[in-house]
Amino acid sequence: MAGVILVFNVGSSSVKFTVFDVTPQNVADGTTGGVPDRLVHGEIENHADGFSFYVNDSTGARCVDERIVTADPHPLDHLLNWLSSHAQGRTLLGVGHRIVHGGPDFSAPVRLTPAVLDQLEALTPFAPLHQPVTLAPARAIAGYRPDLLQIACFDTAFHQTIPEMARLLPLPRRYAQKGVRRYGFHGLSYTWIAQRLKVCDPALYAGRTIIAHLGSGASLCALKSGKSLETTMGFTALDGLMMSTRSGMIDPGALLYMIREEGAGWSELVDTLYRQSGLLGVSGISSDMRVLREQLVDEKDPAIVKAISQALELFEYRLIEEIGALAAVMEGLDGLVFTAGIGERESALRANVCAKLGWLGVKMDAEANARHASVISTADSTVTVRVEPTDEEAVIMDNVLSFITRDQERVASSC
Ligand SMILES: Nc1ncnc2c1ncn2[C@@H]1O[C@H](COP(=O)(O)OP(=O)(O)O)[C@@H](O)[C@H]1O
Ligand SMILES: CC(=O)OP(=O)(O)O
Ligand SMILES: [Mg+2]
Repeated sequence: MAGVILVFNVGSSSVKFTVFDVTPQNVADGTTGGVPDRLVHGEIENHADGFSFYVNDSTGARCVDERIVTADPHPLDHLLNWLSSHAQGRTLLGVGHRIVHGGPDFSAPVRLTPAVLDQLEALTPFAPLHQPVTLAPARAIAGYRPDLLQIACFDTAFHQTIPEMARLLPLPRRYAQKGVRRYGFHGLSYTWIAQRLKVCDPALYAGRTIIAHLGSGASLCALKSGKSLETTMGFTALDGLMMSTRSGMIDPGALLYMIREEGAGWSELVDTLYRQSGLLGVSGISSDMRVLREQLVDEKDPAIVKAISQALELFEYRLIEEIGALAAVMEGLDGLVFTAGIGERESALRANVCAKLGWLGVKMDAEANARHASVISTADSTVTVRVEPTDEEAVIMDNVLSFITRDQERVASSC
């Protein structure tokens, strides 16, 4: 059996996709062992006036770079058309999807049947920004290839091991019965990092390690003995750290103020908390840390300099606070791993955060940090600090491959 597996990693502001080349060897292994070759990897980024569409080929070279300005964007149709016109006769074996919320019922990857799609759509109130967009590619593909194997992999699933007590929100019990409790997110990224640690740093895998997933959405996971013990996101992906456009944890009294004093309704609150807050809200300039740092270099207006500086400092301050909290939950800290867009590339942020964690035993190697080395702590640091690229797509691909292998075994045993 040979063909391709298509993986969607849809986030709040981007659609990433990868086409993996599956060879008979991969399938015979049952798992990837390594990761199969990526034939193409691409991304759609949404903008206020349209979207951009990039594709890189198997060598990593950019082969498509389009900026589409439109008042009526259909980026998913654009992507699906592009994929079908570039299939080059290859067999599509299955499609894997990152689905943000599995709710109380889905704790492992599942085949996306029409009934499962409906069940997952019903979880939209738990993840209003993410659930519809992460389900959209699966719905579209099911529409024209209902027979095709489609697998949902959940961001919430990795956090099943968080103790029941810590999953409760201190609200009246009836809310927990309705599913209003803490779930945690970014689980596919944490799965990848945990798998990597098991191989490249088994002591951190088995010990007490905080993984900092810092992308557009950002969260921390307290990994103890290889399992999630706690995480900073909770009921929704709005909780915890300050993010690019999301507030993270705030005093709920601020919401009461917005409702009572400004007459804010549901959509206004969603817009404020998910899209207008975080780095964007505090700086008033941009949600992108690269843009903020660049502007700070040349900016002459003291008010803008102050707003940008405070946005960057508050982002770091919230991280330092939450790292302290998770270290307390684990009763100590052996490792700290930075990952995702900001975590992998922002050496200044890593340096500033680590400088405040000396009391936990963190000592940073400035030179290793500047070149984004795998280990960025000194040899005498009691906490090992690492930079590890995440790969949610590989985790999803592996799960699809397992379903394909199981289906093949079932067919073989029934012959
Ligand atoms: N070189 C860089 N320096 C700082 N931040 C970066 C850099 N490259 C990307 N980012 C940030 O990473 C974020 C995107 O990270 P990513 O993990 O791709 O997030 P998501 O999957 O949520 O879209 C953006 O907010 C962007 O500002
Ligand atoms: C769960 C979440 O915040 O996802 P993303 O970082 O892709 O927005
Ligand atoms: Mg992401």
